[in-house]
Amino acid sequence: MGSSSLTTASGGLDAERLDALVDALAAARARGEQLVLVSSGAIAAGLAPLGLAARPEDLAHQQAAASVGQGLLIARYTASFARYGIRVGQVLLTNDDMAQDDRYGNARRTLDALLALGVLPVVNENDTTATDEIRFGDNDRLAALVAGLVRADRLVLLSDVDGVYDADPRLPGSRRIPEVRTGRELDGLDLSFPGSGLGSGGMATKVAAARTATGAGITVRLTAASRVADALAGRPCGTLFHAAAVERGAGAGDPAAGAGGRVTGAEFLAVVADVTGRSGLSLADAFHDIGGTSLQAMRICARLRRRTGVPLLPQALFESATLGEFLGGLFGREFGGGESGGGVHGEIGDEFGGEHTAEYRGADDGAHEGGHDGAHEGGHDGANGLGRGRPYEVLPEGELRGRTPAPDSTAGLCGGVRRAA
Ligand SMILES: Nc1ncnc2c1ncn2[C@@H]1O[C@H](COP(=O)(O)OP(=O)(O)O)[C@@H](O)[C@H]1O
Ligand SMILES: N[C@@H](CCC(=O)OP(=O)(O)O)C(=O)O
Repeated sequence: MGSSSLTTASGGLDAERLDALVDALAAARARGEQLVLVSSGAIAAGLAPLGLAARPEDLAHQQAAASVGQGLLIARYTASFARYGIRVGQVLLTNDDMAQDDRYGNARRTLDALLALGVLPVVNENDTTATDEIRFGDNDRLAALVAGLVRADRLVLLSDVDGVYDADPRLPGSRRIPEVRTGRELDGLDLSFPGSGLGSGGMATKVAAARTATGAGITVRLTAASRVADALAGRPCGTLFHAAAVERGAGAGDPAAGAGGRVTGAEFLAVVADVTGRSGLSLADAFHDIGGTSLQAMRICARLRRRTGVPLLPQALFESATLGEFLGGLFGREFGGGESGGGVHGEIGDEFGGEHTAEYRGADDGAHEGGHDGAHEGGHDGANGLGRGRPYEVLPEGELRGRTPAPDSTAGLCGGVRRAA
């Protein structure tokens, strides 16, 4: 939820609009959805109480405003959700929480625990301590990363405009783009028209966030805050960004992919060796034990995705007991054993438009390699089964053989519960 949709024109929280958002979220909860709300508004909410006429330019005053405003924001959400008997929990994150593995795992466990307890987490950036260098800045990116963190089925981005437009949305004749299937569809589009001035990101950051999330297999609906009920109910509105398609076997992969979009165990090990600088690796090694970092995990996944077309979760490298187990997850149940592997098969569907064969993976392939965004962008292990390494036995000769998952091996997967961020 963007700042522009939560505040009045003169600054200060718009209680009516906040209540309307809460009404829609409560209705979705009543339908059985698990929800995480990522909400901006701390700085905007702090302006009026501090007598500031506009969003301050300098960081210190933004932080001061956020310090005052975040308390007001969470108090307002707490009161509003209490109308439905829903308890909220405040979660303030920094970039480091997303970039460092131990902190990432910690944040995930906290959110999982809150959800398991029936609490609705309300997430924002920890604005008062984040510096310019490490800030998420806009909450669209934070929302995409949180969607990956909680392994959401879908992400709804809310703003003051009903989707991406082909021209300045304030001008008559500009048209909403209802659906985006590939990143290329938005090439050349102007996303820089001025917004409300209350938010920080504008449309460009929302589209970037949509790319991050769809690259991780999460469907994104970008719409106006006033359409939140429609968006959560799966009714057409705004702009729908289809989740990245999963590779459908040889020939359907990235045109630039080698070996028909497949990767063998040896090739996979070569990528890991190249990225980590470690030699003599085997599929029985654990990524964590060889000293792998989240940045390296991100690079490995970006390379594998370019080759196979499969969006992968960097954290799955850490969560898999061995590199072989990770590779087994990559190839899913089609992995036939042996290092040459089989094709990657799978389908991603979503409740908005059924199943899709669209490819969106080109959107940010490689774009984030070496940057932060890709590090933890993944997070959809429920629908496509690719998020975590599936349990596979590693035979002495380095072959993989599938085995029946232990009863608890799906713990933490989304299962039948839908999650939206
Ligand atoms: N191509 C575009 N399509 C739709 N909106 C656009 C486009 N380019 C720029 N915008 C602007 O982006 C604004 C939304 O971003 P922002 O003001 O940061 O809001 P929020 O607080 O919701 O993040 C809209 O008000 C709109 O004017
Ligand atoms: N985290 C801060 C700033 C985030 C922000 O403005 O984001 P957005 O409204 O998405 O452009 C806040 O709550 O005010």
